[in-house]
Amino acid sequence: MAVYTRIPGSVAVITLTNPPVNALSSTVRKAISQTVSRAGADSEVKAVVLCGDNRMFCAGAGADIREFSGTMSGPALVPLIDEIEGGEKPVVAAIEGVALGGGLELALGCHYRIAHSEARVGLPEVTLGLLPAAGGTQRLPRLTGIPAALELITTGRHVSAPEALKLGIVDKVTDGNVREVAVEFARSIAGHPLGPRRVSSWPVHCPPDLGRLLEEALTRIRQSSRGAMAPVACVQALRAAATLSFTQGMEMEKALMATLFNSGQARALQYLHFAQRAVGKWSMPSGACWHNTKPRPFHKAGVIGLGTMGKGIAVSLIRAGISVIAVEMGEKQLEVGRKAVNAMVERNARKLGKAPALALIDFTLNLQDLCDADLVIEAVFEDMNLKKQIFRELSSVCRPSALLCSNTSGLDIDEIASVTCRPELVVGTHFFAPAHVMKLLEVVRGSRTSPVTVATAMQLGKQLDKIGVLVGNCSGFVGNRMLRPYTEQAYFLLEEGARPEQVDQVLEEFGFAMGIFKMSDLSGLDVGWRVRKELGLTGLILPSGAAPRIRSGHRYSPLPDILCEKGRFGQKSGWGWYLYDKPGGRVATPDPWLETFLEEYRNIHGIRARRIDPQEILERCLYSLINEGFCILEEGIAAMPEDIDAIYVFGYSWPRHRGGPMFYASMVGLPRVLEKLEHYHQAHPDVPQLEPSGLLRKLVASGSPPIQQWGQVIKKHRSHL
Ligand SMILES: CCCCCCC[C@H](O)CC(=O)SCCNC(=O)CCNC(=O)[C@H](O)C(C)(C)COP(=O)([O-])OP(=O)([O-])OC[C@H]1O[C@@H](n2cnc3c(N)ncnc32)[C@H](O)[C@@H]1OP(=O)([O-])[O-]
Repeated sequence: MAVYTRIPGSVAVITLTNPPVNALSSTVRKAISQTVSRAGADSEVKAVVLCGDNRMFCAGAGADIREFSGTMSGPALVPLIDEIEGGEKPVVAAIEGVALGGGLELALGCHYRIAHSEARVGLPEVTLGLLPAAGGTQRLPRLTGIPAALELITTGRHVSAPEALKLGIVDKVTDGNVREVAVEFARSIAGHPLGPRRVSSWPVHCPPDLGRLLEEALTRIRQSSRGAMAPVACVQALRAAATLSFTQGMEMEKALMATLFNSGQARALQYLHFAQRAVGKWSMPSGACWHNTKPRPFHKAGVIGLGTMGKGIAVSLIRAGISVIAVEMGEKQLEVGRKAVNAMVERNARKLGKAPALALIDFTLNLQDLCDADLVIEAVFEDMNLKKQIFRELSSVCRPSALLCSNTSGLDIDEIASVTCRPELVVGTHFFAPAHVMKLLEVVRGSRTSPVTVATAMQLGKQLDKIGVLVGNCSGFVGNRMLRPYTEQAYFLLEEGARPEQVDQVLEEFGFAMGIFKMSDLSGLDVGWRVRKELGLTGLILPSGAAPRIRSGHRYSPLPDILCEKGRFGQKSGWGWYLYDKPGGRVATPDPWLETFLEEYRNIHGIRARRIDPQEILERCLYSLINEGFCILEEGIAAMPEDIDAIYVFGYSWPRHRGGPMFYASMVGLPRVLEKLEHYHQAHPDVPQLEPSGLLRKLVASGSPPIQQWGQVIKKHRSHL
């Protein structure tokens, strides 16, 4: 609702009251409309202040975001804002906390905007698959000019109050009580002519190279968010602002919104918005969960190993103000690591305009120096024996309360914990490369990990500004376990006649920034090779005479192993699935050698190459990954589909506008996914990952409920297992 108060001496204050973020629900819109009319009708009132309760102006939405999925009711936001702007009495927006989306659009319809210095404003609709459709795309460029509006609306970036002042979005910034400052200001401008204060009547200042600017924006968008509709629509709306009248621009804004509103992309991005919040509300099978378990405080962390992962982890910790002691095994590695970490910290500080926090990090060769750390993150090679040796030592070196975390990407946490005297304090913290950039942290609980340990690891993620997702312990955990059938399908497709660039093209058209083969070249083919050797799938462990394309009775492709045996490790060696101009080169070109090699390989193994259409490539790669996701839900390794989707979007660059693999499956339709898996499994009975999971069958048998209701079916299904 909105509360109406008369301040002695001619000012009315309208306070939006809808906790937690004063979203513009239908009730709130109705109350604004009524209170604005009341102020208009009251002859004593000469000016109005619009503010939000609880130090928060308004986080937006013509309806709140949740209302978007239902039918909208109550007064529409656009005429309401027009009414405020067109009114005869000045309205001053007093902005505290945030003014986002519809909240900022409401403020843009006011005649003046005063913000607290710590407030933030922005039009983040694009991140929800929408555009600011209550006049945001037409009023903002009239205040800031096209280039700034283009950047803000297509990225959804939040802007601090001081920056908003520079850009012309707000008129005044104060450190004082915004409401009081706004009331005082409102008194002072009562009676001033309002014509010049109506932003809709302002001209849009266009740069002379408008066409080029918009084209460049579209190119950037196509590169960074391949296939996403909302940012493209934002550019179109801004083109309309620059070239049409305000009224025509508003019509264009409305038409574009209608297209986005009904798209699956908006649904996917809104689902993701809530999924991202839901994963923080973790729970364990024991009943322990985020609101009944307190994390332990931590101030000092150890990082073991300064390879790619260790360096990124150390930088993340320092950035969060946690002091770090970094350990390497040899003088040379320590020196190289020290230089690299210091340079990264300095670069990062320069970007933020802060002093580098180099005093927060110490480097040592001695594990004993970790004796007073509150937690230690081991980030050495994926070698179980090495990890066990380190954890054994940590167990005696570290203080009894210290958390021992392993940055393993898939090794058994219970086996690592078994060599320590404190398995309840051992937890997996799986970071993603580069660890100071990627948002995801998979927190892996072993069978003996205590709730407090989980709570502390999840809190660590929060403090590092990551999205922590709690998962169970199994080979590859959630992310890498699901990746295995996906990459295997890609290799099988090559065996059957596809080329790497063909598979990559299909995946890139789906929305991935990089196809699986380009991605493997970037991360290094040797990483997976080492894991497969450790699993006994390739290398010397294999008995001589073993069938090259079968492991444990199932189909196996030795293609990536053969490439590694030939020294083709990807970008770092200058060749892998593609050819690069030099070792470390970035531009991938198809390699004629590989084409010949694949032909010979097929001849040796008696495989007749066939033409494989893009739909089969997409379905086999994605549905096998999704099927594994269902198995993971069935086993309770992930608690809910939102966990899997957050992992894939924030750790594996799954296109955001597709919502994540499980959401995508729900959009395709579970019966179709099931039917296709059955079809491909029939064609490839030696690939067990194509056999539809029991949970998928159950969901289809239960009428394929919407993803938000899978939880009930999952619970029942698990209790029957
Ligand atoms: C033709 C049709 C015309 C249509 C007109 C279109 C109008 C407009 O252009 C569309 C919009 O405004 S689109 C909207 C554009 N606006 C945005 O995209 C803003 C998105 N929100 C944010 O960026 C962050 O939530 C804040 C920065 C507001 C707070 O961050 P923080 O301090 O880290 O806290 P937190 O944990 O994140 O949230 C706390 C609680 O608030 C909840 N909630 C949040 N926003 C909500 C909303 N708008 N609504 C409802 N609820 C919202 C959130 O779920 C959570 O609830 P829970 O029950 O406790 O789990």
